Amino acid sequence: MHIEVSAVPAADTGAALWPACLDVLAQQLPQQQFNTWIKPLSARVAADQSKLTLYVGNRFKLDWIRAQYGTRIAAILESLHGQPVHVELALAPRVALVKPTFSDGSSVRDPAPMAPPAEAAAPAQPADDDQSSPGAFRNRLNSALTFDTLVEGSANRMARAAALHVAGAPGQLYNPLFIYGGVGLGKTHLMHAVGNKLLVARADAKVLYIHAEQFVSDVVKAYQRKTFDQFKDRYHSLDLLLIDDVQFFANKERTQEEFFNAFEALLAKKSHIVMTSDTYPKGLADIHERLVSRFDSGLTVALEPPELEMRVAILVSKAAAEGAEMPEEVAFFVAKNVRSNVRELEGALRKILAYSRFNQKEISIALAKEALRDLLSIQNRQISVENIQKTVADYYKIKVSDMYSKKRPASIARPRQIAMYLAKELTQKSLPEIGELFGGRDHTTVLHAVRKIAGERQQLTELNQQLHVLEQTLKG
Ligand SMILES: Nc1ncnc2c1ncn2[C@@H]1O[C@H](COP(=O)(O)OP(=O)(O)OP(=O)(O)O)[C@@H](O)[C@H]1O
Repeated sequence: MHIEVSAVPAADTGAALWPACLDVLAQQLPQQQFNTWIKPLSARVAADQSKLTLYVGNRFKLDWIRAQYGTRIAAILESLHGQPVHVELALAPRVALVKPTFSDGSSVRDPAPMAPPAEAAAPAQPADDDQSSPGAFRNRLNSALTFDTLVEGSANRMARAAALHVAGAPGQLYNPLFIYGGVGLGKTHLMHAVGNKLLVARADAKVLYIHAEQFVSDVVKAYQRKTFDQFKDRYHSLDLLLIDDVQFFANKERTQEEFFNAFEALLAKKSHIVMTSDTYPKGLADIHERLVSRFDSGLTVALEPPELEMRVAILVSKAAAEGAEMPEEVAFFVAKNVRSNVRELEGALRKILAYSRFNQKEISIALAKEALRDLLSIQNRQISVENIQKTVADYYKIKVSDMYSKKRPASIARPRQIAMYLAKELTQKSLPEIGELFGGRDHTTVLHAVRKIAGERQQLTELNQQLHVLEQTLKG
């Protein structure tokens, strides 16, 4: 794994190691993943700095973090510290005293419900007691995400115009507003901008921003605590509901039912609903048709990856917001090299600004090249099939040799199929070439694996997330 960091000086490693690791993780992971799983962790570094213990709220989260992020965290720490750091995960003492039953970390004192919703086993966001205290109402808006700080371009023009309209006249046109697009393109930003703008005009408006995973978690809690009345009071009374990443509702039957009820109640009283997703409504897998057709019944708009000029404008405006001036030629250089999404642009900018401040040098193309050298070299680096095999084997804790072996148990065959899929996705190799590198397998075997994993990826959120982590790891 290649990590874009420079070593933390040994003298301050102890105190700085985890914050430095957090910085790298914040750059590498989608914001939602980072905020949900990584940010809440607290860490203790051993006196000789050979071990770092991470404290986690409950057993479920502990297993999840170990499986999803353990290897990555260890690799980052090693690269920061210059030598291996043993990573240990432990239950935070406070929570270790109770026995968590549900994934949101809450414990159950009543006898367990007869048939908990399947959602109870799903990874949900950390517990939050908002709904058990109806008096307190947090809208969860980030006041920094406004229309003023959102750069306009052809990639977001239509979505921005629709969002502005909704913020100015909620409950009228474009209800629901469904915004979709790839990672880091500004979906969440746009949603917050709608909420913030409405609150400027109507300070008493009941606005709630919520990630779909948190909604799932709230449904589980309401079920568990038998507080559906409170749940309904809370959701059905809103003027504006902003709900992020609704693809997370896939296969969550009870959540879909409750969301359907909330949806109907809100539309009936002319409250507005804004939703985001990584795909358009009909592309959503495992969500009931009646819900999908409602998602599509207002206005559906896409956010596209920003074009070159927009990327330049974003860099210049974000640098200015940080009190720095980025010459246009430098912005062009960066924008030409960082193309995928705005979050990556922000990461590149952060590195350049830090490099410039640290070395007390003006921002120039030479400085940008220096600050981004890892990133630029990664782009030129070819991902090899061998690297994919090693990374996937590490991730699923099997031997690299199992990638070429004839063994067939599912615990080996599946990672092997995943590695074949990634080899097809991320390299230029043909199916027969890939088959050859996987122990001389026939190209039809590779084709079968590629199709199977591609199909399942659409259906299974967990697999999709694992593939996402593997892709990010391989791309650096
Ligand atoms: N047009 C834009 N102008 C300024 N900043 C932007 C723009 N688009 C996105 N950003 C910034 O890029 C970052 C990523 O955006 P955001 O979190 O909204 O993406 P997203 O589409 O919700 O991605 P994900 O699905 O991964 O959560 C944020 O810091 C956001 O403020």
